[in-house]
Amino acid sequence: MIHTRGLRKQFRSRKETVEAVKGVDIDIEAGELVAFLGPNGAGKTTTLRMLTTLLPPTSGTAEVAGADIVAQPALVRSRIGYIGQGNGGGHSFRVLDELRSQGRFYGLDNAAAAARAAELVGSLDLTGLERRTVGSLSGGQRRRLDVALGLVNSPRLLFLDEPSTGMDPQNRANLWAHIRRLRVELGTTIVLTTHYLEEADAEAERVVVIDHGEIIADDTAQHLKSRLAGDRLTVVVEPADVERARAVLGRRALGLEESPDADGVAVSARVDQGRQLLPVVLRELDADRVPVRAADVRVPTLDDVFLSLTGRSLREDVEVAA
Ligand SMILES: Nc1ncnc2c1ncn2[C@@H]1O[C@H](COP(=O)(O)OP(=O)(O)OP(=O)(O)O)[C@@H](O)[C@H]1O
Repeated sequence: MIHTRGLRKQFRSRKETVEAVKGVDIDIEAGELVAFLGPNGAGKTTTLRMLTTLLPPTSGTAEVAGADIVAQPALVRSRIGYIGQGNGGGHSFRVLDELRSQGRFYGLDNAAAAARAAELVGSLDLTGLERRTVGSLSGGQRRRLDVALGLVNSPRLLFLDEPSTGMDPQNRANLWAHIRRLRVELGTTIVLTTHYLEEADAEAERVVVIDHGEIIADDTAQHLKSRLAGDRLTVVVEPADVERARAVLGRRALGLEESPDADGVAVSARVDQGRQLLPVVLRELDADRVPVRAADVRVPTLDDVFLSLTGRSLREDVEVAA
């Protein structure tokens, strides 16, 4: 559905040259749900804008929905939906008119445009809002209208640029329910960008981590977490038992660390399958007569993945909304 090779974008001004995207190679198959994750300025939006033909690449190639983004931009556009950051219709237009005129824009006749608009009003929970002006909608309603507008041409491939930024948790959950339904019912391929680590983790089956214009990881969230971060298993013991705890943990773990803890000394290590390993470690410590005061397993997040890849936290760069 998407195949890019060496896709690159450079912005030149008199003062400076910004290498926004430095050669992206990616293949996305039909039906995938892929999240581009990265800090501010990583190049996510620029990549999406090239794939949707809104920006010409400086070099490289991309085939999107079976058409070339440079040679056949109109064909690409007719086959995709794009929901940008905070776009949507004009403020003074009514919701239903906005949807109908989008349908006309894509070449539907009046009757077909009206039917499609009515269908989208139903499927995106916009019922009752048809006659309201766009400017009077709440943030969540507005974003659902944005999604509806992006779906008017029944695209096989949908791009969403930060679809849930600024939404409250309830509206976010609601939007995701719609996105999931699109996939299940229509098999739509979905490519989105997000700042929200938890969202990429829970919803995307494939996470593409972008930093400084380059893809630095591309896998399922689960694989990324186990391969690049690993679980952290911690046992808290008395100071006199630290060496024995280290010996037990050290048999199957990497990166042993110690830190003071209210109940003694916390000895922790990076492990595979921490939940399964914890009872084994506890039994071994018990057999060694080491009293364990507390124990836990912390499952890694995508932020730990980013940290292990770059030495920086994604959260430092990101304003995390509620
Ligand atoms: N029109 C432009 N002119 C000059 N520089 C630009 C332009 N658009 C983007 N950039 C720069 O390119 C880099 C990548 O920006 P981009 O918007 O693609 O990042 P992003 O990952 O989408 O960030 P965000 O999460 O903040 O939206 C940034 O350094 C940005 O300042």
